[in-house]
Amino acid sequence: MEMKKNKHSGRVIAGPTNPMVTPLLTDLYQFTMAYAYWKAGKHQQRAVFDLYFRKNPFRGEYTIFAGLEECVRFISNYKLSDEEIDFIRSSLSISCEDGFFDYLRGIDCSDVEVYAIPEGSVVFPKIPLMRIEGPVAVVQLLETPFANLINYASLVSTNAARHRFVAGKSKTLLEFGLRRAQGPDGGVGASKYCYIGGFDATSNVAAGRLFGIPLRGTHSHAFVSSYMSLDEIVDKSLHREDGSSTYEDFVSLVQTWLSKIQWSKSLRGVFSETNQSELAAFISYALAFPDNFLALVDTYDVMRSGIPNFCAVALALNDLGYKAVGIRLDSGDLAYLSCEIRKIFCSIENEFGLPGFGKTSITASNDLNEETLDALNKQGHEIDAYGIGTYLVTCYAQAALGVVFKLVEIINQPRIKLSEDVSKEGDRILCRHPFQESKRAYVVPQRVEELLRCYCAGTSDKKEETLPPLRDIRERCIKQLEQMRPDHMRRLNPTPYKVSVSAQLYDFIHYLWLNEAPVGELQ
Ligand SMILES: Nc1ncnc2c1ncn2[C@@H]1O[C@H](COP(=O)(O)OP(=O)(O)OP(=O)(O)O)[C@@H](O)[C@H]1O
Ligand SMILES: O=P(O)(O)OC[C@H]1O[C@H](OP(=O)(O)OP(=O)(O)O)[C@H](O)[C@@H]1O
Ligand SMILES: O=C(O)c1cccnc1
Ligand SMILES: [Mg+2]
Repeated sequence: MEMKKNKHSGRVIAGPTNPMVTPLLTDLYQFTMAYAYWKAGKHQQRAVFDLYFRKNPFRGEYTIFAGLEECVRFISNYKLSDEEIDFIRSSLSISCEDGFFDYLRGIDCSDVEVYAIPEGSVVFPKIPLMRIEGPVAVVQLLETPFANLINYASLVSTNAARHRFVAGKSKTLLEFGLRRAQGPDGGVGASKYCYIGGFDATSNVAAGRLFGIPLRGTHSHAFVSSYMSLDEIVDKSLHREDGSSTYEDFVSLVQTWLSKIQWSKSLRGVFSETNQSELAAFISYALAFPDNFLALVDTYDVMRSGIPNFCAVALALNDLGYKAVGIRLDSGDLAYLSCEIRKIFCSIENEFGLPGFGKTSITASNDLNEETLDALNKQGHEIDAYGIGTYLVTCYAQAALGVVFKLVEIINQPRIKLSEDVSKEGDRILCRHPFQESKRAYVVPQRVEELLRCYCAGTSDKKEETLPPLRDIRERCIKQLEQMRPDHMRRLNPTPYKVSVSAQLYDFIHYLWLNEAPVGELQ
């Protein structure tokens, strides 16, 4: 990965995760405007752009801000290669002068300042998430890549946070979306940003490698259906967990347990004969991963086959000192089945004296989304973990967050500087609705926090924030969500979250507004 040392701060920042993120990952009109600025001698004018969105996604009242690190990595390593410049030349008008391409060659964003709200923060519409200052032609080139890097990242983090809110704090959330994601970047991005939004782990191995996200997984129906009989298991031996000896015929041990539970109080009458190919698959998996045995139980019949087969293998593993992890359900009525399964696990705990067996983990998957999680909660269920793919990573409920990047100032005019509204804890300030004159209230702030922090100092002498590790970003997101009032978080008709402006800012916005709005003439 390419890395460049920042001229001013001396920081070394890696390039973007996705090598497709280059200066060409922008819209053509950014280059045509850059040329026009250059031709007019205006390209070096200092400009300020704000990046924000207009409306919370998913009919919600909050959004998680994500994607900042990738923006910083992008501009810290910004450099157009000769080949890229040749391509731009061939894409613009033949009349474009050579001097412009020399100018492009020199652009490295070292004179661009980036101020942003920390990644993983809870944010709201119309507030600047990022403020980018620099030569107008350069910052203009950053509009499309920045919007692109923030849009999906924030959308999918928010989606993950919403799934977490419905599932509840105590549940394990696994992101299983890679196969359904919008291409490789969608898949890797989803894993990273769902982790920020509060998921616990991903099945995506590349994301585990790139970002250190915990990897988790079970096995598929294909693994179960690939087995045809117990005869396929050749090496039946399994060493005891404590390493003391090897048990020679684990298959017979499982079969003995299967007949015991067939006549047990817990399972009597539930099944007569289980599917033997499924049993072979479970045994085989247990022999491969005796200390991490988790079985997918719905390939044939959950209650008549999958569960008794799982219990027999788990009891046999227990004899050798291992603790089975649990089961996964991938079809049927997940609420009902999970409750029936829990009852069986609890009866086996009591009947066979296996402390803790009643708590064996139940994972559910199959087209889950916020609504189904909510329905499961309402019905009552015994699920400990959810594996969620399609609806989560494709952001099925809303395709995009309308991130925009707008010029707010050029050569110091006009200037909207939220961060200069300094106030102190305990100072009484007048808060106003940004547009409705009559809506206002006095507030005594309990905590004052500068929202926009400096991530790239450009040529200024500001101190740059360090880029926090992914775990810290996730932690920030979880903490901030915990501070939200539950009525702002609920799925149906959440209470609007009010963002007010100070009295000074209110006056300033309205002054600017009146200055720009043309005065009509009555005929
Ligand atoms: N108790 C429940 N309440 C509400 N929705 C549920 C409940 N249990 C499962 N679901 C959801 O209902 C849908 C069931 O879909 P579908 O009928 O396609 O699955 P299935 O027939 O059980 O399994 P398969 O994937 O094998 O077809 C899934 O989206 C699942 O998440
Ligand atoms: O349902 P999702 O939220 O997308 O979660 C991922 C799904 O992917 C796997 O099966 P896949 O859908 O590939 O096959 P299946 O539906 O036939 O089990 C897995 O068993 C889940 O059901
Ligand atoms: O590990 C799993 O169970 C898994 C992974 C991806 C998709 N579906 C399931
Ligand atoms: Mg499916």
